[in-house]
Amino acid sequence: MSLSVLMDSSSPTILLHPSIEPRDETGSVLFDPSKLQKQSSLPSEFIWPCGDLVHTQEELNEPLIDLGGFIKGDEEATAHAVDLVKTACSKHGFFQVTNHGVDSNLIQAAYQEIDAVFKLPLNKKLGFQRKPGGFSGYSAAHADRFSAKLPWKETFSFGYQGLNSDPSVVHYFSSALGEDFEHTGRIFQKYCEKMRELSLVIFELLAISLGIDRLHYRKFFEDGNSIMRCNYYPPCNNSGLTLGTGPHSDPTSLTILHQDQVGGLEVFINNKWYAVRPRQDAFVINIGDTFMALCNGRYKSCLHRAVVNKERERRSLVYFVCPKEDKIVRPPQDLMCRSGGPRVYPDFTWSDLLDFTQNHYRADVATLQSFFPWLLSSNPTSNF
Ligand SMILES: C=C1C[C@]23C[C@H]1CC[C@H]2[C@]1(C)CCC[C@@](C)(C(=O)O)[C@H]1[C@@H]3C(=O)O
Ligand SMILES: O=C(O)CCC(=O)C(=O)O
Ligand SMILES: [Fe+2]
Repeated sequence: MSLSVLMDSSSPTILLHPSIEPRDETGSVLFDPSKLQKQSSLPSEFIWPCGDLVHTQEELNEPLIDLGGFIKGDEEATAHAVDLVKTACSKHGFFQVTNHGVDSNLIQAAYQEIDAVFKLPLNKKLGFQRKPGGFSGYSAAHADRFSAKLPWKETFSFGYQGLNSDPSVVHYFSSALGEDFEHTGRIFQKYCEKMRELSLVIFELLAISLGIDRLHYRKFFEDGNSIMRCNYYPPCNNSGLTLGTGPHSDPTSLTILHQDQVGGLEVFINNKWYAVRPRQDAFVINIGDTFMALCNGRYKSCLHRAVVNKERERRSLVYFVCPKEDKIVRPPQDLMCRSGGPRVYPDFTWSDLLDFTQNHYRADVATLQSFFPWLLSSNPTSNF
């Protein structure tokens, strides 16, 4: 038996691993996704509790919002979109958008480029593995961070700042993956630019729907540092026993997700799981915990997960919008005046919540609820 200290759930724990080889330099088990897929049995690290595995066949009836009219400034279309956003976000925080202005060729190119990254041999991918405490880079099942309830996925993530046509994504790909990936970097640079533009459009829609200054959230997020995450879910012989992404709400502010045609994204509403139908021409939008705090809980950040498929691999492209790290997350004054209600959450910064989810707590159903006591104990002067 070898002893290693790994972070798991809400607090660091000391865990004993049986000596399965190979391991990485931290002593964590190193899973090779291409070998795992061929195995008939599932390593116990990937088995999730029965309660998280409840199966569903029901589809979510989330609104499909045509953004075309709103983007053009059409009043009637805007009023309709605002109504749909308000209802969806008050109930569960999920909706899909079409006519979003992102070229379908760019989306397809992003999938094609990221497929090439995930298809690299494991030793190459480990060359740009996520570093402890950071979020950029490759991860195989997050096995370097957690020792149980491992997600059946590989991920590749990087940050995007988006200020003054900064080519940081191209640089990240060339420096981390090598010059051969400069083209991939260009595609993802473009993809992130488009995601940023779309997010700012959606922030205007959210502000109008909350009855506050239309530009408030747009301005708040204009200098944000977002996270792009590409997910690859290999087929799994034991798909009923594991999850691709476990139940969680996004700690970030707004998520813009594209899923391929396989399907697997599910949302938990009123005690039931609902599948989100894959639509090639649409992005799934959902409210994250940080936006829930920015609107004093008026809009919900809802529990969701990704299930895996027995026969088919699945991919998703996820853009997480985050505020600039040291900006104070606090609902706007006009929202507080209108609602007259008390503050639901204390002030915090995205930098604190990011640190919490990367170094102290695995994002799940209770991230915010666990974050505030942690924050207040480390910074007792935080405002309400
Ligand atoms: C700040 C973040 C933590 C996670 C990556 C970004 C945005 C979403 C978070 C995550 C996807 C929520 C589910 C659990 C998680 C561990 C995962 O399965 O990938 C989360 C991310 C993470 O900590 O890597
Ligand atoms: O892959 C998916 O459909 C969902 C992934 C997700 O929820 C996440 O990365 O936060
Ligand atoms: Fe998520």
